[in-house]
Amino acid sequence: MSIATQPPRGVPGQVAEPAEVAAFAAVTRTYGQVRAVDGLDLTLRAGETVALLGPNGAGKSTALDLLLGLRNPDSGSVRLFGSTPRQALADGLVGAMLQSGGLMTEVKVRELVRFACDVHPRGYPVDQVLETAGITDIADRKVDRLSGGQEQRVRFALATAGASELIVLDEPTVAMDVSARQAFWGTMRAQAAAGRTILFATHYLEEADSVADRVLVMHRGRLIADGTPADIKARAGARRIVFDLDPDPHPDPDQLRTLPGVTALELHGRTLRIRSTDADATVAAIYRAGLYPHHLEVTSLGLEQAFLAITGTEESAR
Ligand SMILES: Nc1ncnc2c1ncn2[C@@H]1O[C@H](COP(=O)(O)OP(=O)(O)OP(=O)(O)O)[C@@H](O)[C@H]1O
Repeated sequence: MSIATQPPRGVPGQVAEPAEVAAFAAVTRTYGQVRAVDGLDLTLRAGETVALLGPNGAGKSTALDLLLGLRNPDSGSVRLFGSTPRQALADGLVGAMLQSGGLMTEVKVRELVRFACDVHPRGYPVDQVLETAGITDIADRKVDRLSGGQEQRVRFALATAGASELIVLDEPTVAMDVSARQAFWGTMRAQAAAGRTILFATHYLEEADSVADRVLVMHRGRLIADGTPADIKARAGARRIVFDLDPDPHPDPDQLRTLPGVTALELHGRTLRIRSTDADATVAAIYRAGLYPHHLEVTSLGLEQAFLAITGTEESAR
C-alpha cells in the first residue's frame, strides 16, 4: 500500500491518506427475498491491493457488479473516482475481469485484445498487452479454441488493455494451473508496484494472504471483517495451543474457558486444544492454575482457519 509520508501543509503531525478510489455508502441490493448486499459501507484508497473473501453466495460478485455500475443499488450510493461508476468506466479509469459474460468467439485473440486497446481512452499497444498477459503464443488462435486457463488470461488482457487506475478481478485465477497462477500474480504485483489499486474476489485464501495488503470478508451480504491478513488472523484467535494434561487433577473445562485470551476450547481424553488471542497470557495462566502441560505446542492459525472462524462456519479450537 502506498502511504503518503509528507504531512499535508498546515496540519502538523497528521499523515495524508491516499486518495479515495471507490466508496460504498449504505449500499443494499436485493434479489427477491435475498439480500445479496446488505448495508455495505466501504472505502478503497489508491495503491491498495484488496482481497474480497466470503463463502459462496456471500455477495462478492454482486458488490463488484455494483462497483462497476453493472447493477444499481436498491438504496445507498456507489462512488468511483468521485463520480458515477459509468463515468469512471467511460473515462478508462477502471479495468475489470469478471466471471460472467462470454467472450466473442468467432474472432482471434489478437483481434479481441486490439479492440479492447482501441476503445480504451488510454489503451496500450496490443503487443505489449498480449506479452504482459502471457498470451503472445496464442494470439492467432480463435477465442472458442482456448482452454479455461487460456480464456482467463485473455480476460485478464482485456482488463489491462489500458492505463486504468483501478483493476477489478472476480476470481481471476479459477481454471489456471499453478504456474499460470504464479505468473498472473507476478504481473499483478507489478501493476500494484506501479501504483494501481487492485480489488479481487477469491476463494483461494493463500492468494489473499500472499498478495493482498487488505482483506475484506463478506458474509450474507455484510462486511464482517476488514483489515490486513495479520489483523484477520488475530481477530479469529491467532494461536492454537495444544497439550496433554496430567490425569490428576483433571481440570474443569468451563474454568479453563475463563483463562485470559481463550476463544475456544476442546478436551479430548487428556488432550486439550485451545484457541487464544494471547498465547503468552494463556500459557502463563495455565501454569498459575497449577496445571503441568505435557507436549505443549503453540502454533499460528492460517488465514483459512481465521476465515472459517470469522464466518462462523467453524467454531472449534482445532
Ligand atoms: N441475478 C440474480 N438473481 C437472483 N439471485 C441472485 C442473482 N445474483 C446473485 N443472486 C443471489 O445473491 C446472493 C449473492 O450472490 P453473489 O453471486 O453476489 O455471491 P458471491 O459471494 O459472489 O458467491 P460465489 O462465491 O458463489 O461466486 C446469493 O444468494 C445469490 O444466489
